[in-house]
Amino acid sequence: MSLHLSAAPMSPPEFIAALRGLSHRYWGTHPFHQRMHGGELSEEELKIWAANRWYYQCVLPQKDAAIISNCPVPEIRREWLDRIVYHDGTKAGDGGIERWLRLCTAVGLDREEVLDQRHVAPGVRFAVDAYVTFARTKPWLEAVASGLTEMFAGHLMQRRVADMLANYSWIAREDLAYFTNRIDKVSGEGKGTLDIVVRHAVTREQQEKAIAALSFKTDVLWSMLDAIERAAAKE
Ligand SMILES: O=C(O)c1cc(C(=O)O)c2c(n1)C(=O)C(=O)c1cc(C(=O)O)[nH]c1-2
Repeated sequence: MSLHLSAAPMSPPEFIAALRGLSHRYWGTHPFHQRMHGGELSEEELKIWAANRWYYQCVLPQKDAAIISNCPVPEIRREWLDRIVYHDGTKAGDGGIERWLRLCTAVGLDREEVLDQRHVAPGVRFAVDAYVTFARTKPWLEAVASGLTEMFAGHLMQRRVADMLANYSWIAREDLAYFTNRIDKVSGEGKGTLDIVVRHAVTREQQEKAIAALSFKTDVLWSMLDAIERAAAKE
């Protein structure tokens, strides 16, 4: 992407439109997700998906901790801390990570084979690790902007809950607590995160870098599903 470093900053509506304009790169349209939503995945393919996405769920708190460790702004750190608690919970057996494990067992995986990551495909590990490295090495604002896929996630997760209940008879609504809970959390289409990015990306360069960060993140997610699709095809 070319950076217009000396150009005037975009107005907030223009900047937001440029960020939203990346929606076509979001993993909602990936062929694997389309097959999942269409009820075309076998039991085995769903297992591969859940066990691989586990790796993403596992590292999210480390990614968020990296953002906090790079951020000198107390109110951002305070707000961001909530994400770590959301995934890790306040005690063992609590939190988003545990809700993902519940989904894993609902699709027929043993906890042990999820926890020991035996099913995690190399491409998934590379993509997810790249996301964490991005958060560790880039300025905090770019790392926050990379999380703006949240703008697109709420709608997709709502469809996912409906489509999974309709198409996979062995999955019950309670098994999808991970998603129903997360939908509430990102309601407002990531407005909190978008507000931070719009408020703090004030130069054209910062805005361009935020857009590039979101683009990078759509590539991370897309690559994860490419690797999952390939791993599932071998089953
Ligand atoms: O199910 C989905 O499609 C989906 C997508 C994304 C996303 O767009 O990154 C996240 C989630 N779920 C999610 O549950 C979640 O906790 C989450 C955290 C983040 C992030 O980048 O910090 N993305 C996502």
